[in-house]
Amino acid sequence: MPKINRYIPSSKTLLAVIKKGKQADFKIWLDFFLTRLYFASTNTAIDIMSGNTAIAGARFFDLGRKIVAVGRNYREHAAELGNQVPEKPLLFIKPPSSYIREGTPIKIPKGCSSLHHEVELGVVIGQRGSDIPEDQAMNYVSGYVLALDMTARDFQSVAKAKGHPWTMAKGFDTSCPVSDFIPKDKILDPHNLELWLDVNGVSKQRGTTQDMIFTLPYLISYISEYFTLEANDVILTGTPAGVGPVVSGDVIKAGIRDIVEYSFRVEQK
Ligand SMILES: O=C(O)/C=C/C(=O)CC(=O)C(=O)O
Repeated sequence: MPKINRYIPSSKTLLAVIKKGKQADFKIWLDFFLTRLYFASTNTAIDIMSGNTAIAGARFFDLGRKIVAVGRNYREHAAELGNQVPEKPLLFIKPPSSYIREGTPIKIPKGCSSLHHEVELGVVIGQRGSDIPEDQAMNYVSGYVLALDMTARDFQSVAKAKGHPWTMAKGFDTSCPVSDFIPKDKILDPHNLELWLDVNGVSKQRGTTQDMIFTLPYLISYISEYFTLEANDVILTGTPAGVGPVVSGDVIKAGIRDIVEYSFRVEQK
């Protein structure tokens, strides 16, 4: 096993560090210790590439530098919003600052009067790559995540009418609620998963990843021609039909059947 290229002080050094009050060094050690503890508890591997330590996925929401999202990747969803099916993947970027995890509410952004839920399968990238051939694309995946692509639909409609970007509609704080990391080996066929979403106990979205227009290998390969994909980046693969509005006080519950589920409360910012 390659050497972990990171500062690991001995317990003697640690005591000396604490004594001398070198808090910065202590923080490095503590960070390492907590990371190890985290991995031990989630059974997730530490992935070591090119002499650098890179954590294989479990902390993608802290470490990832971009979220590349795919729009209109399900025919029925494209149709429900009156859109044509795209010939090439329709891409947009959400910032990592949009991530939230269970326990933190989704905040309706200021001025938004139509916040929509969109449930999606997210793909977590495990290693850096550009111009990735389609037949090697799945080697770049470390795992998956259940994600919501919360969308300020009214902002988006105005942006579409004016030919403006979707950044405000898609990238605001709390617009990307995510589940825990799901290691790759827990999902044998990512193209045969049932995605579901309820609002206040009422079924809203039911779909299967079998209906994706562009498959994961195609998306990874296509995206990597334009954006270098890096470890812990996430690709959101589009939402099935049934998107709709939520208001303050609503509770969104969503899942990938048999694998994961979570819930988020919606609040006005
Ligand atoms: O074209 C529209 O009006 C809206 C498209 C979306 O928001 C698409 C998605 O984000 C998606 O399909 O997942």
